[in-house]
Amino acid sequence: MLELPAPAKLNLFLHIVGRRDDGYHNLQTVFQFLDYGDQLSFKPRDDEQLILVDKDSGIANADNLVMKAAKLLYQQAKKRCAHLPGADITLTKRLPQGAGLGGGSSDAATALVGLNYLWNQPLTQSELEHLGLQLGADVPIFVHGHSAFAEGVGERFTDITIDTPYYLVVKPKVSISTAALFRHPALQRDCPLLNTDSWQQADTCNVFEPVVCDLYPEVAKLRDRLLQYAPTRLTGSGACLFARFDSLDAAAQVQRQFSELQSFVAQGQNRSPLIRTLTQY
Ligand SMILES: C[C@](O)(CO)[C@H](O)COP(=O)(O)OP(=O)(O)OC[C@H]1O[C@@H](n2ccc(N)nc2=O)[C@H](O)[C@@H]1O
Ligand SMILES: Nc1ncnc2c1ncn2[C@@H]1O[C@H](COP(=O)(O)OP(=O)(O)OP(=O)(O)O)[C@@H](O)[C@H]1O
Repeated sequence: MLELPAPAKLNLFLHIVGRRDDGYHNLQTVFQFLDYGDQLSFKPRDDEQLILVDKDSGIANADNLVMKAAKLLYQQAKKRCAHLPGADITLTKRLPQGAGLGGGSSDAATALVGLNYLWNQPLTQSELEHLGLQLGADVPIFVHGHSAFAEGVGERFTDITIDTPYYLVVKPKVSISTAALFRHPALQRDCPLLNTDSWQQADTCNVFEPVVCDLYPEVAKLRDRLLQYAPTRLTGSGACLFARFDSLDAAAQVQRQFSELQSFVAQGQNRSPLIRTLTQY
């Protein structure tokens, strides 16, 4: 049995620098992983069936990105391998949805990486990243597995090594549609271009934050409360906010002030827990 984490990501900043003809936006963002997330286990089967066991997510199996990823990889791997053993894939869901933490994308990436490993690596890591992009713009970073300055739609990476503070992540009681937010007319789409060396000195932001705070006043209120304790920002297209702390104790202490909301404390990671765990197998 193979057990692999599907960690959350944060966007430490998120700028839009242009729009493509197909409507997708060109971004500049920094991705960092957290040591907190979902879990997938893979138990090989005697036949070629891929079965998803998911008691937590509330998503129909056919719509689950885990199944979409498994089927997509199967089609590609089948071109190179005559026999592919099936698997029972169990998903343990911890990450909230519509949160900006990339939970569904991370599950999809872990399914790609896990099944590719079970099938003796018919695809390279770079091929898996390309395949992941068909499932969602956030999937490639989870396959990639290292914190990165990302460009394009979020699939072109320059690896970086950054501080690994503790984050208190809090989910306001709203769920946000990424597609709807990307269409919002008030979104800033002309951020100045940064490069890998300059972003840490630059005045960065998450362009979704003012739009989300306007649409959902409870997010603005929560941000103001968190800001009393620590620097705070929105991740992805929201709705989660993350506050940055130097110690686990400090983050855990502030977490107690937000007991009415879903929250967790986690440490930033430069190497993804997924890739770290896989190298131990
Ligand atoms: C906001 C982020 O989470 C930041 O990491 C991602 O950009 C979103 O990634 P994701 O949820 O995997 O997004 P996808 O499932 O590929 O796309 C959802 C919708 O968001 C819009 N979209 C997404 C990514 C992007 N660079 N430009 C876009 O305009 C598209 O309209 C798309 O239909
Ligand atoms: N395994 C899964 N886990 C979570 N969502 C899934 C999954 N499979 C399909 N989905 C669908 O994908 C949508 C986006 O999920 P996800 O958790 O990646 O979004 P998110 O937290 O808003 O992250 P981001 O905006 O950063 O991509 C959900 O609304 C859900 O309907």
